[in-house]
Amino acid sequence: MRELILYSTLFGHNLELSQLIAGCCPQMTRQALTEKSAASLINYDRLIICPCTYGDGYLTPLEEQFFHQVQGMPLPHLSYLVAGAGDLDYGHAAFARAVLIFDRTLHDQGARRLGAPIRVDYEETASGARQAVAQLKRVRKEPEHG
Ligand SMILES: Cc1cc2nc3c(=O)[nH]c(=O)nc-3n(C[C@H](O)[C@H](O)[C@H](O)COP(=O)(O)O)c2cc1C
Repeated sequence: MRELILYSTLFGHNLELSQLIAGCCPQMTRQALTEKSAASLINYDRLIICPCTYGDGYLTPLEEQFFHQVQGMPLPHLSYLVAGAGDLDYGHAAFARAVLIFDRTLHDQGARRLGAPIRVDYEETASGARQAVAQLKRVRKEPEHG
């Protein structure tokens, strides 16, 4: 199983979130989203993505680039979980919305959700990592099916 954690960050909270998850999942490769083209997702079976949200519920320009690449790719071989830190002060609709955007897009491309998208406040990255790791542990215990 080839497993990848991608993060996108300006202030470091989603970097931290990805590090905390990777700390519990040493078999996973961790990289910045900016270092990867979406085309490389073909080489992985499992993806954890930690995106950041800016500009009132939108993606950063680099996230947008990646997002548009993903939109053109069928990903039926991939399972995924999206977990990201935002800021609750931006209100319910905009809060960590990048998480929902990536979750929906990966699902629309045929990828398999490993769990509900995880959105946490930037002060709660440890809680987000715990939730993500618990979800990964749950799916690892499930029997493989086609
Ligand atoms: C200009 C600007 C716009 C932002 N817009 C949102 C937003 O719409 N929703 C949200 O949840 N957080 C928003 N944030 C907060 C960031 O998502 C939050 O600081 C998060 O920790 C950023 O991730 P990072 O630390 O990995 O860069 C915004 C921050 C800035 C500076």
